[in-house]
Amino acid sequence: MSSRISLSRFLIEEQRLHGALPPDLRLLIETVARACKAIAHSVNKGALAGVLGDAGTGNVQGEAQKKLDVIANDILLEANEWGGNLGAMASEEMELPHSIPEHMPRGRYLLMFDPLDGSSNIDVNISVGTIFSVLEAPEGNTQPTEADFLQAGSHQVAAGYAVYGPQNMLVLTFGHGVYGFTLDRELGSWVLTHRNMTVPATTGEFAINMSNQRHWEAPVQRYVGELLAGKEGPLGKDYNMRWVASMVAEVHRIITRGGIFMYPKDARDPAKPGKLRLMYEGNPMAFIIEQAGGLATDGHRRIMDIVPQGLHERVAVFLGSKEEVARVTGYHQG
Ligand SMILES: O=P(O)(O)OC[C@H]1O[C@](O)(COP(=O)(O)O)[C@@H](O)[C@@H]1O
Ligand SMILES: [Mg+2]
Ligand SMILES: [Mg+2]
Repeated sequence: MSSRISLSRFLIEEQRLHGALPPDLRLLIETVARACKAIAHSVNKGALAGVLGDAGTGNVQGEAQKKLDVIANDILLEANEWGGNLGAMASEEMELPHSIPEHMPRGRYLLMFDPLDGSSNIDVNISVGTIFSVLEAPEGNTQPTEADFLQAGSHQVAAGYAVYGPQNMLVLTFGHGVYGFTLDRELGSWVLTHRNMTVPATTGEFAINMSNQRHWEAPVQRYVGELLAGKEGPLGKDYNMRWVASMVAEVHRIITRGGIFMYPKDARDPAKPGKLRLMYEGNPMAFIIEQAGGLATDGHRRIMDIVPQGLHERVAVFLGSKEEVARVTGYHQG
């Protein structure tokens, strides 16, 4: 038992090893991790707690909210409001940033989250998760505005996701590798179980929603066509396909055994550059995947180099094993 490393101990050791993890960031991560534990508890209870089904409301993106989208959002807001390390939070479920009220302690960080990712899967008992990203407000401003959030992903000081599945796991990066923690449900603590998680450079597995094939652009048609051609095609090997429709579950699979995940821009709504949101889906996952040795692009650029124009901006996503992401990105260059 004593050789077990809890999240708290890991964070203190990180702080000592890499001065880059300041105490207020450590406390912020502990607060987010506590919130994820509470969300895991609600997700795991399911019908027993009456949390399945639709909330009967919509979010800023025009998507129907599940009860658990709202519950997870509230848990994250409430936990972090009192944490004392934040200036503001932004969420998939809220149009505008949520500032920390004046009477509460404030800090210099900005927290963005997708409180429940893959929420269409919740009622059918398939893995869902929480994704988060942490930025520092410019000049440590503790009364930040929406404009202060609009920083490229390369400025992230931390990112992570929790996946609520057969095991509840928390995966984190601060820019010094990727670490995975498993929730010990009896003890109620996150325990370090995966050190230096890495994405293999090559893969035989891809993930894309094939039902959108007729809407894809030519480079994606070409690439997926080659994957499907298998051994007889130009890539000379067979590929397997997976599509969970929970980005957290796909990224977790990729970080565990490799693969490429794609949610490209398509012709369904030409005004949108993709389905996934840059600030609380694309950027944190790109940071994690890069730290694990993989690549993440929008087909043209490194995702983390994109300077956002809006809080809920969308982005095309190609991420995972280096060789495959480089190949499909190359096909976009002509
Ligand atoms: O249903 P589709 O079009 O395949 O989209 C699935 C994608 O949408 C998402 O569910 C979007 O996330 P939310 O559930 O947070 O809106 C991703 O997790 C997933 O990769
Ligand atoms: Mg999501
Ligand atoms: Mg969501």
